[in-house]
Formats: sequence, C-alpha cells, structure tokens
Amino acid sequence: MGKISYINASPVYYGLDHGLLPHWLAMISDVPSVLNRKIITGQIEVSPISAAFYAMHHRELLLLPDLSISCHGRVLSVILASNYAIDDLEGKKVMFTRESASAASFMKMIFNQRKVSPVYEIGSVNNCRMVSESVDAALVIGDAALRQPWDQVFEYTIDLGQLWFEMTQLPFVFAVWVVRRSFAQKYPFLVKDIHQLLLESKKQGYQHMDEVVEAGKTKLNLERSIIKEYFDLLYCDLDDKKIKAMQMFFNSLLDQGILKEKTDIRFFKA
Ligand SMILES: C=C(O[C@@H]1C=C(C(=O)O)C=C[C@H]1O)C(=O)O
Repeated sequence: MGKISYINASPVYYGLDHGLLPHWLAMISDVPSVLNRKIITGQIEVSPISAAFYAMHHRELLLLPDLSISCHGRVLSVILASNYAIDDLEGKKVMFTRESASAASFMKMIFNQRKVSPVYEIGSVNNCRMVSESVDAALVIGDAALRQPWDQVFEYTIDLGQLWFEMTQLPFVFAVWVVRRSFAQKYPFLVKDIHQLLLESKKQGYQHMDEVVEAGKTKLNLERSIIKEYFDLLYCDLDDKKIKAMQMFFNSLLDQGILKEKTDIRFFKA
C-alpha cells in the first residue's frame, strides 16, 4: 500500500502508524508522482494518488470511498510562487514540481483558459532561493510549499485551492485513494479490509489531532499555529460535493485537451 510522504496525509495514517498496521500489509511512502507511477506498474495495489492521474487511468483503477486530500478554499500547500501575475507570465519560465499531477494539470488548465503560454520546466523545488534565481514562477506542493519562505522570495504566492474556489465556489480534490481494478476483482474481501483499516486509521487520526499537529510541527519545524491552521483547511473525506467538484475538474481538463476522454468515476464496492 502507498502512503504520501507529506504531512497532508498524516491524519489518514495515524492509526496505521500507531499499531493498526497488520503484518501482511507493507507500506511504501513516497511523493505523489512516484505513487502514481507505482500503481500503474503494479508495484503497489492500493494507494493515494493524484486525482488528475486517476482521471488519466480511470479504466484501470477504482476509487476507495470517503478518502481524499481536499480543500474548500485556501490549502496553503499548493501554491504558484511567482514574480508576475498569472496573466503576465506569457513567455516567462515556470517551473513545475516533478511531484505533482493534479496541481500541474490545474495550472496548465488555467494558463490554457487565459491564453497565457509560459515556458514550462520540470524540476526540484526544494530550495526557494535557488528556484527564484532560475525561473519567474514555481508550482510547489506538499511539505516544500509549507516549509520554504516562498512569500519572501517571490512577489506573489497564489494558493491554488483558493483560486479554484473563486472560480467555482467548490472544494478541490487533489488526491484520492485507489485500488487497481484487477486486484479488487481478485481479492474483494482483502480490499474491503484495507479500506476499513484506512477509515479506522483516519478516525483515530482525527481523535488524536493534537498529536498529528505536533508531529507535523516537528517534521517541518514550523509554528504550531500554522500546522493547526493547515489541518483545519484540509479535508480527508470524499462527500458528494467533492465528487461533483472532482467531476467538474475532470470535465474542464477534457475541455482543455489535457485529458483525452471523459472520466467515468467508479468506486470500489465490496
Ligand atoms: C494538498 C496537496 O495535495 C496533493 C497534490 C497532488 C498533486 O498535485 O498531484 C497529489 C497529492 C497531494 O499530496 C499537497 O500536496 O499539498
């Protein structure tokens, strides 16, 4: 099973990290783009992945109910740090983190809609000062977005959760938990157990939110209030409104030619 290595998924894994993990379940922790690749190659069977990547491979995957990494407005950890307003990035260098698919697709969609054509680069965005020396803007997600003082180095920091909310008044689903269809067909009861474990693990995470915040604070070396605010802004469920918002996002990606076919959102049912 996969695990996102950022603090954003830590509420979901709290229980598994504190005794719930059974001996037969191996955990692979990595950044979203690596988990995206590993679920397609079959190196992992169940994992959180980028929602946009699910859309690209929906025929091979099924969603697990009630799990996501989402926001409803600001998210803090998905940002475009830029020295120009979005509409003024024509011909400018924009570096995309290599760890994202959802935020990267969303950003491309925004540039397409606004008829702005930057010069894209893909790279490592772990040091904001170094990044600012080589490009005009950077798309950053996860711990690196929270940890580095992007707002001190770039003129603007645009929160993509907020940007989507201003456009749609809807939540944005960045990550979803999926199972490979072939595995779910073969082992439906095992998948049901893993799904139940994830839900129980998440429940324990929300019951021990103070500890989750403390662990995030220690990992990122930031003030407690910032981490607390971060987890207040993040949602790990997948209710009807989020599903509808996700479908709308996929439809917009299709309209912009970023997706090749309509996504038929399908859930695992035991
Ligand atoms: C909110 C976040 O959501 C994430 C963004 C992802 C993406 O852009 O592909 C994938 C998984 C999530 O980790 C974040 O990374 O901070």
